Amino acid sequence: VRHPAEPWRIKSVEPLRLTSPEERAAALATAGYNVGLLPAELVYIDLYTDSGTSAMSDRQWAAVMLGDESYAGSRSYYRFEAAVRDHYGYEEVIPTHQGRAAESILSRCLIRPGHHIPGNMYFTTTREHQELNGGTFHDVIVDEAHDPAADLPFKGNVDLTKLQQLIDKVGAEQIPYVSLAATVNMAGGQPISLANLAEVRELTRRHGIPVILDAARAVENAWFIKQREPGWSGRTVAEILRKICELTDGATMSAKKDSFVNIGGWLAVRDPRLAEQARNLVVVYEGLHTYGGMAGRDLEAVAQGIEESVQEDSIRTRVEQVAYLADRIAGAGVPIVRPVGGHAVCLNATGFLPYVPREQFPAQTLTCALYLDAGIRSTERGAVSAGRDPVTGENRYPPLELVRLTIPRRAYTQGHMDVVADSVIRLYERREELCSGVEFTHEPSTLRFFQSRFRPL
Ligand SMILES: Cc1ncc(COP(=O)(O)O)c(/C=N/[C@@H](Cc2ccccc2)C(=O)O)c1O
Repeated sequence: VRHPAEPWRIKSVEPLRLTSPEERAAALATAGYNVGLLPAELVYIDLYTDSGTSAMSDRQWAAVMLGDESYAGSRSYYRFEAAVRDHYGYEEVIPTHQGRAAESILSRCLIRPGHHIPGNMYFTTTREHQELNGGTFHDVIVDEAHDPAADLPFKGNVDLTKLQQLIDKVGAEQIPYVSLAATVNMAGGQPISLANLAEVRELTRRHGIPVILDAARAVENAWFIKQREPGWSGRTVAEILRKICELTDGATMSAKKDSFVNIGGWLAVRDPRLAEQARNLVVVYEGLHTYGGMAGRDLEAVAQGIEESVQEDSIRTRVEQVAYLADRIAGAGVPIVRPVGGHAVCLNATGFLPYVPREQFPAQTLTCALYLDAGIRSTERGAVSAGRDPVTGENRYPPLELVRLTIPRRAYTQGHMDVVADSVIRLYERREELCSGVEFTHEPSTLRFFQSRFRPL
């Protein structure tokens, strides 16, 4: 796989520094063996997240200068609203400062204690807000999504039998909405097909259950539909994105992903009554409903970012850079999640470190080894992220124990991808030496992944 030639050239750069092994060892110990607690200054290649870490374009920076900071009804709000309406197709557009704020407001509007929310695999903040409002999340994704080696084109698909069984079990009136992610982050950035989305839409319509999309990486999902789903190769990404949204009743959006911005998000729905309920909560938690926790300049950057995100060369080269990294890593025999997702290469940590028992958190252990080896920050997407069962308090050990190499958009070059590939391959060749893991020294009760601290065993 060749590294794509990007449809842009670099106009501004930010210096990076490679620390020494001694510096990194000291920094990691200070950070409690949690790379998320490292100062960014001590990270060389930061693959912690694609959220808010992308490079904005010159047109986005120019738009920032045009930000209208009027408190109510700013020009920038109307430009933001028009961009969401044009490309995602929802009428009622409500700004929030980022995705989890939209998830919080949606959950507060729709979920009551005792409710059940089916979805295609969990996402940490999405499930957290569903649970905080008394709901129970039920995973109705196809079984193959939990198998890192299952190389299927749409592992983000819903298993309609699982969905129907939940409806039969709890009753449609106990299901406020079906929560669908495009793409499915925790499965490795796996897309849902339009055919499956249409079947979910049809099934839920029969029971009067709304479908709410998590659109964070829906442009990447649209790209995969164009590449993999029969009948769509001739359509533009923009047309396919509209089609995805048409099959849903609303969406939460972290614009920090597809739309390239450093901060921003929105909640969009079709139902004006739900929209007014959400706007009332936005005023309480985010700021007036025409800025929702963003400055006017942020609203402008999101609007411009949406326009850029659906350009064919932009999304193609974004996904192809990830494929390049995956190809180099897999070519050396390293076990990764198949097929490769849109935003990340996911290492199968149980396959990579077979001698580290699940109770010693192999994925967490591998993120530490990658940082020590080459100053690369990656993301634990395994038992630490999965947290504890809210009822039993026991650790959840999901089948997927992954280390996510999450690629920011328009930020790193082929040289950086090669440094990452070389480091992963070097570690894989030494994997027999990595035979003990880590244990908690500090474990927060909520979303422990971000603030946990560990010590090596
Ligand atoms: C599918 C989906 N839906 C909603 C949100 C929330 O959106 P927001 O509140 O962050 O804007 C996210 C955030 N995803 C970040 C979070 C993260 C994880 C580990 C390290 C750093 C950051 C990530 O997976 O990288 C998401 O992926």
